[in-house]
Amino acid sequence: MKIKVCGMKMPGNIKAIAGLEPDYMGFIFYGKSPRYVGSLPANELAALPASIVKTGVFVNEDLETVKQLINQYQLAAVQLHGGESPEYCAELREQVTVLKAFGVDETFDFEVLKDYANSVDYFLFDTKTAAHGGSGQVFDWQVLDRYNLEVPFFLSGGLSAENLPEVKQLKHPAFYGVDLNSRFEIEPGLKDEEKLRSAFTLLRTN
Ligand SMILES: O=C(O)c1ccccc1N[C@@H]1O[C@H](COP(=O)(O)O)[C@@H](O)[C@H]1O
Repeated sequence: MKIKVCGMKMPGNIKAIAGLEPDYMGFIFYGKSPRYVGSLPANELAALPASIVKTGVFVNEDLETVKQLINQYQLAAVQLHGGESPEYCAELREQVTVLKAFGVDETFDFEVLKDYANSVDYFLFDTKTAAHGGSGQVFDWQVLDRYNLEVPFFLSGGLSAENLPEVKQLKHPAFYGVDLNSRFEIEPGLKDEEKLRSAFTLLRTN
């Protein structure tokens, strides 16, 4: 199972968490988030091992701004948490890996994903809330039984040390990875290295 750690913004913490060898690391370029990268120097990302997929998280951002930030921070992937269209995703996919996030609740219509199937690399299923992400809230994972496309997905939304053992038991042919965020923090944007180390051990042990 792939592991993504999201919402990194502090140089020393970025280096420490990179030492755990996550598969993906997320940086939030959404000004309203408490995890917004702000003026993080691009060389902090350049110093990361090539094995870590540097992922920019955006919410309804202007396409040209996203492209400029991809170049500035040498991002290898984008994670889109707004109402971005399939065409918008397809255009970015010419340049980087695309994760399209959807807020899910028990009424979520998985049919809407069909229009995106050829325009994204991964879906990311987060909990539907009034905000765009980072809520720390879990949705009922049973609804994933209704997902039957082949596009692999990340699970996110309130994943924590407490519920990861249950996550590990989830069986779905398209389940690709987990996204660990607010439930592994000391404060917004500062990840708890020891908590994450334990989570990595749990997820990477058969
Ligand atoms: O973390 C944020 O502040 C954030 C803001 C805007 C869009 C996405 C954001 N983070 C993503 O939200 C999900 C769920 O996070 P959590 O585990 O519930 O805290 C996750 O995919 C983050 O990458």
